[in-house]
Amino acid sequence: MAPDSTVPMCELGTEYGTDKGNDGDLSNIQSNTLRYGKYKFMFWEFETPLIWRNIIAIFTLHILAVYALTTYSWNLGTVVFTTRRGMVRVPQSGDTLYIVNNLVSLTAFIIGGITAFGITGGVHRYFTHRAYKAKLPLRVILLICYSVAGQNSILDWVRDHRVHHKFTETNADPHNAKRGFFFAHVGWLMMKKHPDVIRMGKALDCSDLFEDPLVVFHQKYFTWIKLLFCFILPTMIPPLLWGESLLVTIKGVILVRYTISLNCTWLVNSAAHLWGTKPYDKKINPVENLTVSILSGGEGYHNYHHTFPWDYRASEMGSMLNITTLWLNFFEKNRLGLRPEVPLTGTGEKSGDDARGWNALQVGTRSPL
Ligand SMILES: CCCCCCCCCCCCCCCCCC(=O)SCCNC(=O)CCNC(=O)[C@H](O)C(C)(C)COP(=O)(O)OP(=O)(O)OC[C@H]1O[C@@H](n2cnc3c(N)ncnc32)[C@H](O)[C@@H]1OP(=O)(O)O
Repeated sequence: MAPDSTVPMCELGTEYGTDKGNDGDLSNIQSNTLRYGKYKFMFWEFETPLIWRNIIAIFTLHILAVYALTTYSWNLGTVVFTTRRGMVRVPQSGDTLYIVNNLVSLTAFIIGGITAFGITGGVHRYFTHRAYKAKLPLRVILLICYSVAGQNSILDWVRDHRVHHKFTETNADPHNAKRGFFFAHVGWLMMKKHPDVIRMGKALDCSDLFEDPLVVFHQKYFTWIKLLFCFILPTMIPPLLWGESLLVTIKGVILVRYTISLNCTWLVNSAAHLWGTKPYDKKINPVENLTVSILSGGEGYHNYHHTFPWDYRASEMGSMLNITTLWLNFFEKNRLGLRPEVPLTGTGEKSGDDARGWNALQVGTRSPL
């Protein structure tokens, strides 16, 4: 379908994914009486074919992850060091240190961290919102880290997320949280999208993506890149490095790590749109949710993020929980190719539900670091 010329475009070089949105032609996108396809799901007021392949895959993954979790010794002492006699204590000089088993847990944890950075610092803050500038080496790092996450192609992810910001909580929002926790969390991946998502998505200007050779490369070789970085390489590390069994590796590094990282990502769409406070703008659904911030590497300050989507920090405060911002600051300080731009311009209007939002809006343009 041709883009609707009445819809304002998200202009190149400006605020990608800005929440100044919801200013498009909303008159048509609120219709919710669509009927098509053989399989219908009516609970969320619109009918759409279910995608059984995805339903089966997602349920199977979660069942296998529960099996892996319950049959595998998740020794959280992984990062604890012991003396030769097995005593766990703060290391002292002269101690011989051993890592308590198991290195697979540690590997899964590290890969989870890489994943988190790839999603938050890469496909979210960089590719979607263009909240900072990155030179080629950093962009390659971001692409690789994101590929470890095993999610959609960068192009699909970014387009869905831009249309989500522009039309939050309408039929054009792929994971409209007004349809409840389950739909916003994972249900939207189990059925065909509302046609308004596609119509309004095609009207967004995503030319920066088509002009980015890395994004085009990722789109072209998406399946192979996903298989290699999310599944094959992580499965090879423990057996090759210390002779770990394949079964233990697959349980820890693939099933549990992948399932947890997907759910931590999905929580930003679900919990961080439903439960929390609204210091910056009480008129929008996204909220500040500390638990989600911890689990997602700093993406739970969602009322702030939807108010200031172009801020590379995705939050005003809480930088100790905002691991991604710490990493981005690290890259900046070490001149590894990052040049954040934080035009944090407030409107001066108090629209949040406590004083904190007022402070942020008063600040005006501020230094990024
Ligand atoms: C530990 C770390 C934590 C980090 C947290 C970080 C948080 C960051 C911030 C929060 C954001 C969270 C985002 C979450 C994203 C999760 C993604 C996954 O989980 S991935 C997990 C693995 N993935 C999965 O499980 C599901 C993979 N996806 C699917 O299977 C399907 O997309 C579907 C079944 C969901 C919908 O199917 P259907 O409705 O048929 O739609 P189709 O797609 O088939 O496209 C059909 C046509 O429409 C077109 N189009 C589509 N969208 C748009 C748009 N927005 N605009 C414009 N156009 C659009 C499309 O181009 C195509 O056109 P054409 O080529 O024909 O011309």
